[in-house]
Amino acid sequence: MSTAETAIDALKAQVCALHAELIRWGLVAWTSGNVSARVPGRELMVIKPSGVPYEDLTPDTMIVTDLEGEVVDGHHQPSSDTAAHAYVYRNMPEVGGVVHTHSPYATAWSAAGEPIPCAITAMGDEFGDDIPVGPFALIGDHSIGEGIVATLKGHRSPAVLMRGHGVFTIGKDAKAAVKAAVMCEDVARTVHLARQLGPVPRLGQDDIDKLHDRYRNVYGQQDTTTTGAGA
Ligand SMILES: O=C(CO)[C@@H](O)[C@@H](O)COP(=O)(O)O
Repeated sequence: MSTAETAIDALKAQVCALHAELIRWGLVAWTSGNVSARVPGRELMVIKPSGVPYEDLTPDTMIVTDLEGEVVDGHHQPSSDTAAHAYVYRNMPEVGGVVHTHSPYATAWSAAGEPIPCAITAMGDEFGDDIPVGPFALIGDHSIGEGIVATLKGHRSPAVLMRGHGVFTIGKDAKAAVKAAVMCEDVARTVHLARQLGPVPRLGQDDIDKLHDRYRNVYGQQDTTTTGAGA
């Protein structure tokens, strides 16, 4: 087996395993979420098959596509969001992983079409800003990807609430994108609960900037293989 094939096999195993994290953190119902990873140095990505129950996913069921979303290797139909993920990889070269969920609290904010205000330190840390709302787009082609890129390019947040749909997150790799999806749901829930108690003020911009900088540059072990920091 070539080095490139070995690398793709490792990514298939990782992307497959990360779907279990979506279940573990309560981010998905039935088959309603997907994870992908860019194949470093290649115009390829690995993504899950469409509509296959998570318990039936194995590394061998993962699909390899090019960055136009055309299948290169795999025996199943790729995820319905393949074109959206591919669009993100084409237009955001720094992104190595993309995740989509319908996690309930964050999706409720997306249905309301309201950004989640940066009201708690955990949001300053991970998102460095409000979590923005992206445009409504139908599922199936690259339209969702266009909305993700238009909203997140130049934004600190690795998460976007696609209006009337759900959450898309990006990261330097697939694990970082899953982490952003976990944190997005956590803060969506907390800020929602806070709103039941009354108005929720946004943190001051200067404090948000300091929190975000500390989280990226000081927090944890500063070894991104072991720390949770960094997108
Ligand atoms: O958002 C949707 C449907 O609303 C899809 O992304 C979701 O059901 C997952 O679809 P796939 O199983 O990845 O094709």
